[in-house]
Amino acid sequence: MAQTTTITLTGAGGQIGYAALFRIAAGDMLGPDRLIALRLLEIPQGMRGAEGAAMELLDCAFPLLESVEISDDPNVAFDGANIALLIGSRPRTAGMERGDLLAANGAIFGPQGRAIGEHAADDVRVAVVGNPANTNALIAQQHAAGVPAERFSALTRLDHNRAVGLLAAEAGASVRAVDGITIWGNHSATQYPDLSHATIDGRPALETVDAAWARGPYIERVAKRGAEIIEVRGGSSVASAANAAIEHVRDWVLGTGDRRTSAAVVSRGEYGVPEGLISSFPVRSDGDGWRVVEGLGVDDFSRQRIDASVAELVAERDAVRELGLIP
Ligand SMILES: NC(=O)C1=CN([C@@H]2O[C@H](COP(=O)(O)OP(=O)(O)OC[C@H]3O[C@@H](n4cnc5c(N)ncnc54)[C@H](O)[C@@H]3O)[C@@H](O)[C@H]2O)C=CC1
Ligand SMILES: O=C([O-])CC(=O)C(=O)O
Repeated sequence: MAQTTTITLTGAGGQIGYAALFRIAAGDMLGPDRLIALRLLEIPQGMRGAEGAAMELLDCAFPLLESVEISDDPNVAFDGANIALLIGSRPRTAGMERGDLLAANGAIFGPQGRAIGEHAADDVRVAVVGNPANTNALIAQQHAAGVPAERFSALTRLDHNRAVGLLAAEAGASVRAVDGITIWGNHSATQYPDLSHATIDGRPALETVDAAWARGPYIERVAKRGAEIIEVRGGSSVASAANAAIEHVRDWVLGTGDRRTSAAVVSRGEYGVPEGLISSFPVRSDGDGWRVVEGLGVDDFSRQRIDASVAELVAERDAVRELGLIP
């Protein structure tokens, strides 16, 4: 009998939730051998959307899907969760100051973190998608008493995938040929997509593409791709974000093999990033957890870019600390 994995997904009535749920239930995230129990968390206004998605999931008759439960209570939704995908968050609206946004999200991710600490399974792993993802993950992690910090991560896989796709397009290469890209820092416009150690078909990427492009327009394009999509589509990235969340969890649970990817994980001081911050690093997973790839050379240019994004994370952490959202 295959084992059942309980997956709690928040924001299930929203766009990314809708794009992710059907692929998760089809086995794209955990493979063809694991049965899935879905727990959908929404706020009261989002319940109808989540109910509709649950009805359509039933209508798909996915063989791997054991059950779907919907709740607006985090204590119920995270009960027994092995994997928690925190997608629902409070988006920034017109006239909202940064402090207002952080406070509104603190009111979501604090209680959710606490509920995870109290009710989730012993092996729970948490991936935060909702923005500002790194700091929301930090808030949740700080409230999840008893859950090891390394079980929390935030998504920079969409940035990573964007960086791979845009490099491959520039080089006229297949995305399969690209390896060794790193996204450093925050999932924001300060992030640093780093090609210093990237390869295309095993050759240094910087021998194929122009170094001035790699350290100028490319960084801007990757870091501002979310805004570019909003401008062109008239709405923020949805399918690519859902895909990235699925790939992030799949690699975390099933392992990356030798390939590297990027994820925001709790720093243990690697590459000079202050301990405890949830910052994006080059990572691999052996299936048990993310491992930061250490020992990569960091030149002056990279150092400055990493430090600038990490400084933004420090400022966000200090702001939520001042608001009393974390100790
Ligand atoms: N990290 C990343 O790479 C990316 C992150 N995002 C972020 O993902 C988040 C979701 O995006 P969309 O699905 O497009 O937004 P959406 O607005 O379509 O859906 C969000 C859903 O979350 C629900 N929600 C709000 N507060 C909640 C709570 N406390 N508990 C449970 N559910 C709650 C809302 O009712 C809504 O149904 C946003 O914060 C967005 O900025 C989007 C793209 C990429
Ligand atoms: O930019 C946004 O609003 C959504 C997002 O996080 C992204 O697309 O990377």
